[in-house]
Amino acid sequence: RSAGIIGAAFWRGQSRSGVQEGPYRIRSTGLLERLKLQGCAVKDYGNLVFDDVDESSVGLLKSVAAVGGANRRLSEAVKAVKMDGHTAVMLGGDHSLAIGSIHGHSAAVGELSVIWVDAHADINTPLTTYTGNFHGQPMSFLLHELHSKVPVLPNFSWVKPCLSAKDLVYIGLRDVDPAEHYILKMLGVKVFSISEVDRLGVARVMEETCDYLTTRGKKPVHLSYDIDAIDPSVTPATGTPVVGGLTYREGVYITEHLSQTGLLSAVDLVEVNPQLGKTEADVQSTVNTAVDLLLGCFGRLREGNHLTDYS
Ligand SMILES: N/C(=N\O)NCCC[NH3+]
Ligand SMILES: [Mn+2]
Ligand SMILES: [Mn+2]
Ligand SMILES: [Mn+2]
Repeated sequence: RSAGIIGAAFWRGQSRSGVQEGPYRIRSTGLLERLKLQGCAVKDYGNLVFDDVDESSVGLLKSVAAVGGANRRLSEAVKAVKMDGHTAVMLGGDHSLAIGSIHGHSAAVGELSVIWVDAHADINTPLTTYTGNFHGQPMSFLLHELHSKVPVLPNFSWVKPCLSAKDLVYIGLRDVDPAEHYILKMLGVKVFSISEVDRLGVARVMEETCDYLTTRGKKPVHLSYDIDAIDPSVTPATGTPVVGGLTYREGVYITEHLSQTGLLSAVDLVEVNPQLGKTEADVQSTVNTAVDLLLGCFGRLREGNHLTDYS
């Protein structure tokens, strides 16, 4: 295994500053060192920084040009990581960054599957959003089936839809807008809400997710992990916490399961906002969980690990 790490210090897909510190905090907690310790080759591509941005809005839509421009840069960066042969790791930053991450991944590998682990569906269109925040809209820019529902926007003309609804699975949904729910039903998107996690258990959810996505042939998997999928008692330092989330154990199980499929080709870890923890312990619990989720993506097992050769 080899990981190519990209930080994306971007917060303008939503309105709470601080999430741009996510990459720095995840790095300083030792992610790269711990990946190496578990036998993963690591290449660090640094952090993308977005300072001089155009904050102007288009109607309700906030910082449109900034979001489009940031994601264009991220798309190029993720494509380069994939062309170098690594599993891409994108450290957010807010979830609008999935536009660039998934777009760049697809530019490198072509057709792919997406597993979106999140309390939210993030599938509003620019016309159904009622907040104007782009971190609630990324999926609408990526899906072929929604292309006609997305208006022309400044700095977004580079985005080409690259995902089919049948190649998308959601896990952990528990805060879905009516318009999003309508879209999910209309497109027949596979959803394992928190109710299904309760009903089936996380092991069965992962079996069904992998069966569903590999029925028509195995494609590279893009795991887009919003830290707010996990229960806020574990990961409180995030912008839109929703009670009744995944346990730490369920969250890590998801990554352990996907790691052993050998199909994991890119991972996003987004919405960690160190400024939103009430205490330093809150921040540390959030960041430590983010790191453990990423280590699980690269082979860490709770039973323990040992390297094949103690050379
Ligand atoms: N964390 C969020 N998405 O994952 N917030 C935006 C969606 C709220 N409806
Ligand atoms: Mn999200
Ligand atoms: Mn979310
Ligand atoms: Mn077009």
